[in-house]
Amino acid sequence: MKIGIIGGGTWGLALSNVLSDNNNDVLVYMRDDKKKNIFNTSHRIEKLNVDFNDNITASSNIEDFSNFNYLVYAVPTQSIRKSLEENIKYFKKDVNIICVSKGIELGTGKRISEIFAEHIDIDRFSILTGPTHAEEVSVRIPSAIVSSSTNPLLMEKVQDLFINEYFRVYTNSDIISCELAAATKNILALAIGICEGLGYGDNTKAAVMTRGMHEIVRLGEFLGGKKETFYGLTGMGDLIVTATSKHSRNKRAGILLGKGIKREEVGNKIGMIVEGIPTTKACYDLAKKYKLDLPITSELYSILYEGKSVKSALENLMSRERKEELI
Ligand SMILES: NC(=O)C1=CN([C@@H]2O[C@H](COP(=O)(O)OP(=O)(O)OC[C@H]3O[C@@H](n4cnc5c(N)ncnc54)[C@H](OP(=O)(O)O)[C@@H]3O)[C@@H](O)[C@H]2O)C=CC1
Ligand SMILES: O=C(CO)COP(=O)(O)O
Repeated sequence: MKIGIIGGGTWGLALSNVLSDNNNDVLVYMRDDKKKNIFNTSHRIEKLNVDFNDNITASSNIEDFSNFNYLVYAVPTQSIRKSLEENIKYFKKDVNIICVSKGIELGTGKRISEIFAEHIDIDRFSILTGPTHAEEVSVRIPSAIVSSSTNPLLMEKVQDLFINEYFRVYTNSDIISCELAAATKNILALAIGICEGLGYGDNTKAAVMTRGMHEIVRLGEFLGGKKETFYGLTGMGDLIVTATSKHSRNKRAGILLGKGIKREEVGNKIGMIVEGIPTTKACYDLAKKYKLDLPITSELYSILYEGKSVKSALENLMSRERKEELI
């Protein structure tokens, strides 16, 4: 089969290798002509030390994607709406989309599937999410991921397209939790990075991870997701990998924040998308709107957007009213 990937960053390209290993021809949309030319001549990108398969090519012409039945969307969450508005007219009317981005839209508080639902039949939409860093998947390190959709047939088709001996794909029809867990674990990875940057120890990180899990489950259940999904690959699994891996952009950004670097500078220093930053604001806005208690998210919001010091945010969390653990 021929499959298109919209967005030639690290994750889009790592997945192009998986699809190509599974005997598909892959065309990747790179909007930047220079990057496209470098990829087509070298089969490499600057950000990953990987030789990509020969049957992966790149195009900077979106019209080249008009005949695909399956498109993987791998652009940063905050760019999805604009990208869709500009490009949907070029795609087949009955195209199936597999989105692999992780985040909540600023301004609307929408999950990614809710943005796509404004443009396509939601039964043609699916996501792929789990503990999978591009740096490892692209060199075929065994990994597990989850395919989710409101359409069981599409969910299984996506499982079928991606599964192989190093990439194990599960299915889970609880798309609300899969999306929310994927987005909110990045908030916690930032917070855990901050603890590391401040020089705090493993005790602090374990506490933030566990209390943070409690917090994102509360948000997820309120928004209609199932608690159990948060304890699977898309929640606990992805939280573990993002909060502990040297590859994590969010954790690395958190370490910089913990060392006193401001939000505006952190993005430039990482050089890749740090989804947790806008998602923190989007979730903070949701918490305000629905009067939800999300203490870690709120303190992180104050650090990122109100200039609060990381130390005083931590002090606030430690001096909250005493309470029972599981309430
Ligand atoms: N990296 C990883 O390990 C994983 C990432 N993800 C998620 O995947 C998504 C993408 O992340 P990642 O690949 O790491 O990010 P990168 O920062 O590596 O790349 C983002 C890519 O998106 C492109 N892009 C941005 N806006 C548009 C647009 N409007 N149209 C087309 N292309 C666009 C950029 O193009 P340009 O170069 O021209 O700016 C760039 O190539 C994020 O939501 C991330 O959370 C999920 C799992 C793993
Ligand atoms: O979602 C990811 C791994 O599953 C990638 O996380 P980072 O964006 O923090 O690197």
